Amino acid sequence: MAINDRTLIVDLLEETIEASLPCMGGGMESCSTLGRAWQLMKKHEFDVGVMIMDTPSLNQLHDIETLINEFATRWIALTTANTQESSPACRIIARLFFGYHVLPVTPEAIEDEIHRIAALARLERREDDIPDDPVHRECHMVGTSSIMKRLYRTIHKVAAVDAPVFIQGESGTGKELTARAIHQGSARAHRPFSAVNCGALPTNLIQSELFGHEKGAFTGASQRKIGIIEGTKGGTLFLDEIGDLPLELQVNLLRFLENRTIQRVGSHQDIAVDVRVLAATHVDLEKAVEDGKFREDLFHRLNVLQIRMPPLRDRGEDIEILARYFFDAFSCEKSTQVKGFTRESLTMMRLYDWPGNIRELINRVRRAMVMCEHALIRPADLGLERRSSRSRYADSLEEARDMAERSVVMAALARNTFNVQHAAKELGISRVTLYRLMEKHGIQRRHPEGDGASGGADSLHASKVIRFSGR
Ligand SMILES: Nc1ncnc2c1ncn2[C@@H]1O[C@H](COP(=O)(O)OP(=O)(O)OP(=O)(O)O)[C@@H](O)[C@H]1O
Repeated sequence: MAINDRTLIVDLLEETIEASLPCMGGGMESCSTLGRAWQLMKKHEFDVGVMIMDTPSLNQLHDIETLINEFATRWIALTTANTQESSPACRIIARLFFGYHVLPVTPEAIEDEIHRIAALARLERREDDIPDDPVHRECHMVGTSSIMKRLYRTIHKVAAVDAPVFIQGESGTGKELTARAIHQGSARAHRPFSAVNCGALPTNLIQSELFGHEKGAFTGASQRKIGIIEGTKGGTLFLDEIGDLPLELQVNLLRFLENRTIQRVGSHQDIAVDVRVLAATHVDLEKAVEDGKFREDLFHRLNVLQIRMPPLRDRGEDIEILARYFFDAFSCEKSTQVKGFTRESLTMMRLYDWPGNIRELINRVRRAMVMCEHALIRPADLGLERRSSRSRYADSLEEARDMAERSVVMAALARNTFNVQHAAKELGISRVTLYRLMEKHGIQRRHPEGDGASGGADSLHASKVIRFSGR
């Protein structure tokens, strides 16, 4: 029997484990550290995780708990007899895992357990299944990667309730689009949606912009003004860059969130306003709280539900879909002789880090369509000819070596359309060494169905054999 379910094996045991699983399908990945597990889970959605452990330290248990809580994957624990001696480990296993076995255990028993739990996960997914459409209709968002499907499901869930949502993510990742999608999917959809960039409003104006003012409240207030919050009555208010809100205004916002009333500047009359607040930031707000720049009570008020926006570099599978989507969108605006992207351009886009995320992708595609003098857009038109590797500086010699190694491996894989055998030959190393380097640097093989550039007998997934203990 083969394991085709989307399964992640995290083997925290240092010894090699014997008695291999007979066969593993394409949905299987493995790693030996929690850090690597975190990276893989950010990129792929796994139905089932198998955690192989002995006696994890308290720190490791904390990391295991965080990992399990962060993702929807259901976990099975494979432990040694020693694990039973550790009360904290037993507590975590009992509370968070869906299955538990003490090694030795037969491969068949594990396969059965994986299939049983994966079937339950599939059943649950059916309830809120997301179609494979490149543009998710309700959200007007583009992307079919598992990370985006997870985002759509989260949007769906938080849209159904009325609590504040805190959206965190780098600039240009789609925080405002997500806020709009939550509003559109909510019972407030037919009411107003207002977006305010707290960092863009001048400090002296922001109070009256948000809360409004009475006639004569200050010099120049020649008539009453209804503020943005009041004007959004019944709808959704999106406060972008909430970290830039001055401390004195944070008090007013907190009062509004607690009492659901506002006071216009120049008035002491409480006005009841029903508005749902969504907030976003690209800075670490917990750090701002620690530094005394953001009120802790307001942070907790806003942070009831959280959405973390994935950076574009973690959504490699979506880059080509997004690039083609924006290409089509701009082609409709104006006739163009350009017909699409060269294969090299698509590869370079995939290797690039995208510090400006989707906004940067939009700008590069748009500029390339104007500047391109050929039928197909080349890397130079996108300004990506020499920018494939990570563009930041190394802090140490070791890091510099690491970056150089990663870049050489990436370039060889790109030149060989991610064919590991050919890339390894070109680099003069064995395939096993190349796989090890890819794992070290978190380089994913492309999915065979994604672009037709890889797959076949040389698949990373198929080539791995995990062994379970017979001790
Ligand atoms: N998944 C997506 N599909 C299509 N377009 C997207 C997607 N995500 C973002 N965009 C587009 O990218 C641009 C930037 O998105 P948005 O303004 O929502 O990002 P942001 O995270 O709020 O940025 P900032 O932090 O700079 O305010 C917008 O033009 C938006 O329409």
